Amino acid sequence: MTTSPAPAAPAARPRIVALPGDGIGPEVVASALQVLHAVGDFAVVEHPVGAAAIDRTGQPLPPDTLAACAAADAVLLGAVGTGHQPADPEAPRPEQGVLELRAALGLYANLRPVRALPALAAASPLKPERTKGVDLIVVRELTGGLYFGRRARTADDAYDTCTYTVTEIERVTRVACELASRTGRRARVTSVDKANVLDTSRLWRETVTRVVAREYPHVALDHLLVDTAAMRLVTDPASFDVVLTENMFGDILSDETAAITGSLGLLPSASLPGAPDPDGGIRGGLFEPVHGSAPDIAGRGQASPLGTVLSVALMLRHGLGRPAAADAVEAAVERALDAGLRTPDLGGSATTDDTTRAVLAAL
Ligand SMILES: NC(=O)C1=CN([C@@H]2O[C@H](COP(=O)(O)OP(=O)(O)OC[C@H]3O[C@@H](n4cnc5c(N)ncnc54)[C@H](O)[C@@H]3O)[C@@H](O)[C@H]2O)C=CC1
Ligand SMILES: CC(C)CC(=O)C(=O)O
Ligand SMILES: [Mg+2]
Repeated sequence: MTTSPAPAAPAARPRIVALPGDGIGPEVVASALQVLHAVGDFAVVEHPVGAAAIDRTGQPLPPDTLAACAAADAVLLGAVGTGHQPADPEAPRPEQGVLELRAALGLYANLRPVRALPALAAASPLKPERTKGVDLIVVRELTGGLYFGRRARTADDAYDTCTYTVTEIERVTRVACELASRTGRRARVTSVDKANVLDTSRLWRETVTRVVAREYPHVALDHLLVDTAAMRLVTDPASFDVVLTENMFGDILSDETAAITGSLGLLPSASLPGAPDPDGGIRGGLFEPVHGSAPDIAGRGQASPLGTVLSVALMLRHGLGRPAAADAVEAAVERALDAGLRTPDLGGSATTDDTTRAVLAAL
């Protein structure tokens, strides 16, 4: 007796955990989820993190939230934080939730792409001839350094320690070199440190130099001290291809790149457990805008959701292996901006909802 082959099982819907968080987080995540649902079929569940989670459970990263994130195909985060420090220094802080999540999921590679769009040349405080053609990516080490070192405080003193191991530096260097080697990039890595002062930076510089020389000899490597890098990012941003740096320097320098694009509200990020799959395969990861919870504009419907929408594009490309959908979302954002869409941070009056509608219409 012959049997006919069983019908192919329908492709499972990717499971996305959304963590709206605090401040403008819920506003920008709601917008970005509409865009996500417009490009595919996804099973999305929401969980609390940050101050919202402290209010409900007493913890910034409740065990249920962490378990859901660990089991998901990808995680979309808004932002956490109230903008003020709790009076009790022992009280849980919302930001711990994001730091613990990054560490628990092993997301050591934080990719922060920065592209100067022609339509927004006038929105940047930099001269158009300086921002023209800028297409760089900051690769920030995300689970080491000062944010994770031993720390303590008393009433009159406090310390934080910065530690890096060779292994931590090697693996993030490989991510930067893999990205720099991809089609469309310029095979140039600029490693940023403070090697004239810090031992961790001297170890960083030696290790990066060795990995590039041994494993990526085609990559042009240069080193900049972080103070010079901060200056060069606004005086000659087009000279950068891939910027590789440690956790805190990457946090600070990537906010500075907002001056290139015109607004912090536009910048997306991907936090991955390794280099993006070169064949566009599934990687999982955490995707979030570069900005924080912006308490100064929260609840007014004024926040730009574009950094989160573009983080959804990174999630589609790097997390879920859907590059065509990622391209479609990025093209829709560009078309909406080309057509004149401007939120208040870009000098306009479009609301968060107007922006969502404009992107959906441009898809
Ligand atoms: N990954 C995360 O969850 C992060 C959380 N934070 C937290 O966010 C809170 C506020 O920090 P801030 O220093 O004020 O930084 P922030 O990034 O929240 O805001 C800085 C400035 O940019 C503006 N801005 C930010 N995102 C915007 C958007 N989408 N559209 C329009 N304007 C936008 C804000 O209105 C503000 O004027 C703090 O509690 C901080 O710890 C900060 C950075 C990252
Ligand atoms: C946990 C965050 C407050 C740190 C930050 O500013 C960032 O990751 O960009
Ligand atoms: Mg930051």
